[in-house]
Amino acid sequence: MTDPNASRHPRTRAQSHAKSHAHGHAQSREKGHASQQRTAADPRVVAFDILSDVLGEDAYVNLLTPKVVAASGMSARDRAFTTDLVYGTLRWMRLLDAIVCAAARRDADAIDASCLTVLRLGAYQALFLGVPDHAAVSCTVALAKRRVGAHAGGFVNAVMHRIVGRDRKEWESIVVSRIPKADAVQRLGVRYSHPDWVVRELEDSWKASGYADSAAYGMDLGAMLERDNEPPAVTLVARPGLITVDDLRAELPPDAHCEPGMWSPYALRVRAVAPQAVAAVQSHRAGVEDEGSQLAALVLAAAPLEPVAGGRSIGDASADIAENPDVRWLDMCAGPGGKTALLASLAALRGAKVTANEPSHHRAQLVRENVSAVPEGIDQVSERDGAAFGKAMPGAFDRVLVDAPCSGLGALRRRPEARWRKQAEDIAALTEVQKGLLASALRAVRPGGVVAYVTCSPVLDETVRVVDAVLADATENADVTAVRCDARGILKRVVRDGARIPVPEGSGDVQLFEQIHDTDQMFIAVLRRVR
Ligand SMILES: C[S@@+](CC[C@H](N)C(=O)[O-])C[C@H]1O[C@@H](n2cnc3c(N)ncnc32)[C@H](O)[C@@H]1O
Repeated sequence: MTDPNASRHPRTRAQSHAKSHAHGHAQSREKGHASQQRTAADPRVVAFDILSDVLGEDAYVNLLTPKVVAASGMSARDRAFTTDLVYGTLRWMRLLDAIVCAAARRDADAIDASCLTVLRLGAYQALFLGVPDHAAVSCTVALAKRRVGAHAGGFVNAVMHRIVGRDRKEWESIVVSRIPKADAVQRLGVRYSHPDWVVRELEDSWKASGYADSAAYGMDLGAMLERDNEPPAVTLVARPGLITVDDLRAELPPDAHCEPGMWSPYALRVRAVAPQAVAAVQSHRAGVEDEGSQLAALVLAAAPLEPVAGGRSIGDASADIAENPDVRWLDMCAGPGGKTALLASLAALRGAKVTANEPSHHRAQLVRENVSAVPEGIDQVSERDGAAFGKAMPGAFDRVLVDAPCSGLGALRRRPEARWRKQAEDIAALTEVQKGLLASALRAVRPGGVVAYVTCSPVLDETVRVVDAVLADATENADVTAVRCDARGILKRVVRDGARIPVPEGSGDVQLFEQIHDTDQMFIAVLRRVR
């Protein structure tokens, strides 16, 4: 049997899936509009259609799912069930594929792509959601007949009967035991449903981060991978100066579950709340923002500046500002604007203004919406290539945030499909962009000013190695010199009163981990331009 788990597998499957899915749609369209209306209300059919678009047409699950589910006319319970089916199946896809292949006694490539997705959904229901065996089998067979064709019923029925004959733990042992013991990475990758290269990247990042040296944090890569498969808490941010955490809490429905954030003084973690229905979120006085993202903005805003040695010497744009100004902030990669809105509300309280930049017009529009409640904290929203700022506006800013485009592998809880979509070879192109943006930021900031380089990825090539490379370049560069600041020390000072955020001994960059901080795996480095 070929490995159904090879890391390139999902993309290959996705491509073939697209064809098969298009065929499925054509078939259902032939049945006419009335039947579409009826099928749209079945959670399994809706989940199948969403998965087909995500896997076959590169749709974003977090954008597509709420839209399709809201338009389906389903009950709240069915909407929640559908969302769980979609996210859970995507998260656990590698393990599900291994189980389906073992039960089907054939390779994934030998199973029709639509049939495979039907079986993934069936296996997820039976083994992860506890749907009773008979319901899991009969609903999966019905789905196969509707979306694949009557001919698929017999095969799906046989495979599903084999799947429900064992529980999840038994299947896990069976499929993992078929992988040689020496291949620990593949074993973890299958058990916790991650591509092998992602397992390796996460392990390397963990080892390099410094936590592994502390007795308090044993190396448990399995625990880290498992966290990627758990739905994250919804975290709100009460934007300072616009609303307090207490007032935000008062705007939530009376039966809402909520608790203060673990780290950010502006965070409120909520459950059983539809954030878009909250008045403060609608008016952008509050927003949905992971605590790791909030901390990145807070670290930039709190990083100490130093006076310009000998007065300003570069860039006309800032020549008239006092010796240690703190009034012009740049958010170089701003879309959709979560961090911008927090920075702008802090800036407004301190008499500063943020220039927000986002080259994608659609995302720049989202930034404009997000900052609409705090116009006094915003200078402008521009749509340029961030790499151009260094030359166009040298030394113009006191603080710069580079929240760089990245692989997003630090937010797998939120974007389960990213692990199947990104490939190891995509990283090199990203790091070139990241280095260009950071180098540009170091030119755009004034001497004595600070740059926060942030990624929602723990991959070393996108994090410390980008900073190392750019610092080495800047040191060689005659007119720009920068040093690394103690981002860990700044982080400890910005967390809410009484919170002791775990960071490794010593000074340096911050790498947050889901299993330690319960945030996205955010990387934060702070650099100060010396001259
Ligand atoms: C990680 S996201 C930023 C998230 C945002 N800071 C927030 O908190 O909502 C990275 C952004 O960088 C933008 N981007 C991509 N290439 C860029 C470039 N050359 N210059 C500036 N921004 C870029 C992407 O469009 C994307 O919106």
